[in-house]
Amino acid sequence: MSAENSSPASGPGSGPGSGAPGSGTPGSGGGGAVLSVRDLTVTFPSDAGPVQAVRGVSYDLRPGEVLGIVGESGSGKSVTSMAVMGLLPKTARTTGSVRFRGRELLGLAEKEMTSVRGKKIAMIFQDPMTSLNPVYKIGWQLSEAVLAHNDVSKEVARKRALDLLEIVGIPSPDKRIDQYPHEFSGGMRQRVVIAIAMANDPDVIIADEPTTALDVTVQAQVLEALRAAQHETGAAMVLITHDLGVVAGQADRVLVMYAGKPVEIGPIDGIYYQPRMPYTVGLLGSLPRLDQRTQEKLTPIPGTPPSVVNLPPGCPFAPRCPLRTDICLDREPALLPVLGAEHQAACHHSDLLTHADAMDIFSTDPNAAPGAAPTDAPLAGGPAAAGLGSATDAPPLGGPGAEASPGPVGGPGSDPGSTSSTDPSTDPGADSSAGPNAASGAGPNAGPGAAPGTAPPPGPKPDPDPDSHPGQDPQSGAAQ
Ligand SMILES: Nc1ncnc2c1ncn2[C@@H]1O[C@H](COP(=O)(O)OP(=O)(O)OP(=O)(O)O)[C@@H](O)[C@H]1O
Repeated sequence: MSAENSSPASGPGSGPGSGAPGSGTPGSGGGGAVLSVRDLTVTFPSDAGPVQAVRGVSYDLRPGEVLGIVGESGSGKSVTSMAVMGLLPKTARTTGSVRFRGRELLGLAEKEMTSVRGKKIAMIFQDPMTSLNPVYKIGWQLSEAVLAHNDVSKEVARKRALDLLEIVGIPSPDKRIDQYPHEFSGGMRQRVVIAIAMANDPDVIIADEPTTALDVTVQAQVLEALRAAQHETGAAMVLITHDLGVVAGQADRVLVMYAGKPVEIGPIDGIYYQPRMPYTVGLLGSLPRLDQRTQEKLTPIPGTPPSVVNLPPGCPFAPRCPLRTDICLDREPALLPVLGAEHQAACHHSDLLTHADAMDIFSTDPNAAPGAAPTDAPLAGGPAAAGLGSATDAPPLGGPGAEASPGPVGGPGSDPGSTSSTDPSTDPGADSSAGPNAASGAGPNAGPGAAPGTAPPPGPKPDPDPDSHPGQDPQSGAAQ
C-alpha cells in the first residue's frame, strides 16, 4: 500500500462501526466475505485544504456476488477502489481496513500487494488502453498475464489466452490473438481487458466504469463479456458506475455514494423499488424507464455535488434536497437500517420516503427555505398527500434534462437489430483506426433502448441484441 500514514484497524469487527452496511451482520466484521472494507477514509492534501475523497466507506463483498457502486462524478467511487487495490498516489492518507479473505491489505508492502493484484483481485479500468500496451500483440499480453502468476509453459499460456478470448466473445480468436490493440475496436479492446482480468481466476474483479467510454450499442456487449467472466471465474465483482441503468441488469446489491460516503446500500430490488434516501430517488428519477409507458418527464436532481474540501456540517445532500429541515443542516445522518438490516440509508427523513418517487420530491422548489419541505406526512399518499402539488402539474426544474422524454423507447436505436454498429461495413468501432471513443456520440443514457444505460430495473434482462453474444461479434467482419 502506497498510502502515507495508513493505519489499518486492528481487525475486522475490532471497533465501533465495524459492521459493514448491508452486511446483515452489524458488528460481525464481514465473516464469510471475500472482501471487507471498514471505515475507509482517503484524504489528499491540496492548497485549498484536505480533500476528503472518501469519508468512511464500509462494505462486505460476498463470494460470487456483484456489488454495484453508483454515484455522481467526484463521489469517491474510484478512490475507494484504488485504495483497495493499493494504487493511490503516495500523497494519499488512508485509514480504515481493507481485508481480502481476512488478510489486511492496507499497509502491505508493494511486493506483497503485487501478488494480490491480478491474481486475487483484478481491476478493469474505463479506458482499455490504460491496461493494454499498444506495441505488443494481444496474445502476448494475455500470455504475460497468465505467466505472471503461474508456472506454466508459453504454449500452455497461449492456449489459455485463446480460451479467454473465446470466453469474452472475440470472434476468430486464433487470428485475433496475433493482432495489435489498434486493430481492435473500443468494445473489443475492453473485452480483451476483461479476458486479462480473468486470466488468473481472481476471487474479486473490480470494474471501474467499464462501459462509460463506449458507444451504447457496444456497452451491452461488454456487459455480456463481464457476465461471462464472472460466470467462468465465479469471482465476486464490484461494478463502479455513475449509471443506475448499468447496474440494473448486473448487480445483486447496490451501494450509493455521495460526497465520499455511502448514503444508501441494499439489495437491488430494495434500492430500485423502495429507495429511502432522496439522492437515490433522484438518481432513479433521472433514469429513462423502459418498463413504464408513462408520459412523465425525467426529473433531474437540481444543483451539483459539494466540494469535498471543507465540507460544511450536516447532510452533504441537504443543499439539493427539497426535504431538508434544520436537522439536515446541523447533523450528518448515519447509515441506519431502514428495511431490515440489509437495506440501510443515511437520511433524517427516510421514513417520509415510503413509495415516494422523484417527481414527488424534486418537483418542489429546490431553493425553498430549509424546513419548507414536508414535516411529518409520509409521501406514500402521493404528491397531493404530501402537499407537493400534482406531479403532472409541476413545472420542469430547468435544464435540458428536464425536458427529456423517456426517449429510449422511440430512439433511433430502439430496434437493436437496426443499429449501424451491427453492420460491419458501417461500424466505426470495427475500423482499425478507431479509438475507444470512436463510436461514441451518445451519452450512456442518450440512445437506444437496448443500451445498458437505459436498462429497466431488475428482472429478466432484455436480450440487448443477438449480435451482442460472445462469439457473434457484429464487428468481426470488417475488422478481421
Ligand atoms: N490524486 C488526487 N489528488 C487530489 N484529489 C483527488 C485525487 N484523486 C481523486 N481526487 C479527488 O477525490 C474525489 C473523489 O474522486 P473519485 O475519482 O473517486 O470520484 P468518482 O466518484 O470515481 O468520480 P468519476 O466518476 O468522475 O471518476 C474528487 O473530488 C477528486 O477530485
